[in-house]
Amino acid sequence: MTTQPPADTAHTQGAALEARDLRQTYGTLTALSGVSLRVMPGEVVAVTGPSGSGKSTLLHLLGGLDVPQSGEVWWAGERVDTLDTQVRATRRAGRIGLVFQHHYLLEDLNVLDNVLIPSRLAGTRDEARARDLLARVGLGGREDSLPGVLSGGERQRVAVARALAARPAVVLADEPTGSLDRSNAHAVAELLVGLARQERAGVLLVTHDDRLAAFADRTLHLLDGQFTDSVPAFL
Ligand SMILES: Nc1ncnc2c1ncn2[C@@H]1O[C@H](COP(=O)(O)OP(=O)(O)OP(=O)(O)O)[C@@H](O)[C@H]1O
Repeated sequence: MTTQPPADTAHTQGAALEARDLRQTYGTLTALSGVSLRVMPGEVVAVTGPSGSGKSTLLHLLGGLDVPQSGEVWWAGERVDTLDTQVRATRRAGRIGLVFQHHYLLEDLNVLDNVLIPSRLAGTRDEARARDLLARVGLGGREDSLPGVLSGGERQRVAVARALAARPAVVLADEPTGSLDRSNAHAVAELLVGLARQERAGVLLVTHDDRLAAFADRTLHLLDGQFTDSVPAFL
């Protein structure tokens, strides 16, 4: 069972990401029932669970792509589930990095411009940082390439650089290595986790893959919309 925070306390000081008592239903189906978690700066947390346990629903709520029926989502000390959709989108660009199984690079923008997308949306465009991140993921010199000429592993490394470009508080990663072969998966996981730790960004990894979860500082297990862990879900 999930340990719930007291209802009347403020959010956790310094948390990169915090969710409190999230509930989400679709018709009569309860997808999440009372999920709380927090991720501190530089901390890597994995969420695992069987198909249908609520992982995607949770990630959508944590990323502010959906709002919960009840409960709270906080990014770097600001409650965001109550914000207007447009305001939340701008906040997301600056505070949340997203990495998915598919890279979602824009095919007609070069690598550098893809990496610059979040910081442009957040109003903090920083080309030197984008170039630095590309060098750190091993793609220095490929700034002008179009995504179509890159390998699958290279494209996912661009996605990692893009996720960190706007100096987010937290990176949400949904099966970020799911489309890669074993050695590329290991390399991308190492880069994502290593860079995030260097940058003091939190990471929340959703995965079926125990090899990826092994990169995390701790793992939370979702089952039928609840964490099975008795304490670590919140404390
Ligand atoms: N938009 C929706 N409308 C109706 N039911 C939904 C919707 N989204 C999710 N569900 C249901 O909510 C439950 C949790 O789904 P969710 O996609 O969060 O699980 P998951 O753990 O991510 O699964 P998977 O690993 O297969 O992607 C499932 O029973 C699913 O069918």
